[in-house]
Order: sequence, then structure tokens, then C-alpha cells
Amino acid sequence: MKENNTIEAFVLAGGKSTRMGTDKGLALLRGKPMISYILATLQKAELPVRIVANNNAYEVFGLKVYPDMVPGKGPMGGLFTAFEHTTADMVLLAGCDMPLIPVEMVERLLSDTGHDKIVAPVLLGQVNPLFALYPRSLKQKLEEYIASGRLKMTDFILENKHVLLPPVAEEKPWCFQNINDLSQLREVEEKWGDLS
Ligand SMILES: Nc1nc2c(ncn2[C@@H]2O[C@H](COP(=O)(O)OP(=O)(O)OP(=O)(O)O)[C@@H](O)[C@H]2O)c(=O)[nH]1
Repeated sequence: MKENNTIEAFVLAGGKSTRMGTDKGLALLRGKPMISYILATLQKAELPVRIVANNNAYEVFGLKVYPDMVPGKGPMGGLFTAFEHTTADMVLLAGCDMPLIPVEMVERLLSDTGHDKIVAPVLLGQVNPLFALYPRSLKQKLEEYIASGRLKMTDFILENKHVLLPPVAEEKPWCFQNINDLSQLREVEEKWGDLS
């Protein structure tokens, strides 16, 4: 990453939460809204943080909340909204449903040499689009993808200039575990001591 690259974090919480049944970023995990874990981690890494959500209940966290500018387009639409509201060179996009990401992982993402490329970690053979850095210079490209209905974030990453971060030994295999339903939420609560 260029030393003078500016970065802002945007946390996406505008999904349908069909599997959870209630707005999942606000679902309680160990007594706290699930989104509060990733917000705290990003703030610990000293990043400016904002939220992209269509539910104004998210204002309770005291951060700026932006509704989707192109609703119904999934995370690609969320990234578009982030690009519209930032002047930073790069956006760190994160899901609201990954409470197990440690601050060291944020620092690792920020320290890599992005140079106007998407930077995305790979874990267990999978690219993680919802904990990745996206250069704002890709805004027009993103608009083209959305306009033509190409909404898979992994395709967007792999078809544009990118750097994939391989896993490091000390990384916990479950750190990108996202929580989609109530049974996963309970499971993470039960295993919290071993996972976090
Ligand atoms: N702002 C915004 N965020 C989204 C959108 N779709 C998904 N997300 C976020 O992207 C992350 C992953 O979402 P998913 O679990 O794949 O989808 P979901 O719609 O939230 O949940 P399901 O309906 O159960 O699939 C979560 O943080 C969601 O809040 C969207 O259209 N807009």
C-alpha cells in the first residue's frame, strides 16, 4: 500500500437476513449486537468506520449510516454506496456478521502492498470478499458490473487487478466465520472461549 493511501471502513448491514429471521447485525451475540464486534475491531485498528444499512436502528452506534443507493444488489450495491460516500483511496469493506476477526487481521490487510489493487484474504481455499480492500478507482467498473447484473463479488475481485493474501500460520481458521442463522449464533456463543 502506498504510504499516503487513505482508507475508510464501511460495514455492510443491509442484507435480507432471511436465514436469521431478524436483522442479523442487531441480533444479540453474548448480549451485544453482532455488528458491534466488527465495529470495535475496526475502530481498534484506528480506521474511520461507517455503516451501509437500510435500517436506521443502526444509528445507535453513533456512526454515520448510509442506506443503499442501489437497493437489492447485495454487497456489490453496498460497495457502490461506500464509494459514493468516501473520498478515501481505498475502502475496507466488511460484513456485519463476522464477529471473530481479530485486529491483527485488519492490520495485516492494511499493511499489504495494494497499489490500486483489490486486496482480499484467502482462507480454506476461499477468497473473502467481505473483509477486503477495494480501491475507489474501481468505482466506474463496479457500476458497469451492477448495471449488467454481474453481482458476484468474487468475480469482481478475480476479474480486476487484485492481490490475494494467503493465510498465515497464526491465523485461526474460523476467523472469517460468518453467522447466518440462530443455530450458528448459539454455536459460536457456546464455543466463544475457544474461538476468540
Ligand atoms: N448494504 C447492503 N449489505 C448487504 C446487502 N446484501 C447483503 N449485505 C451484507 O453482506 C453480508 C453478507 O450477507 P449475506 O449473509 O450473504 O446475505 P443476507 O441477505 O444478509 O442474509 P440471507 O438473507 O440470510 O442470505 C452481511 O453483512 C449483509 O448485511 C445489500 O443489499 N446491501
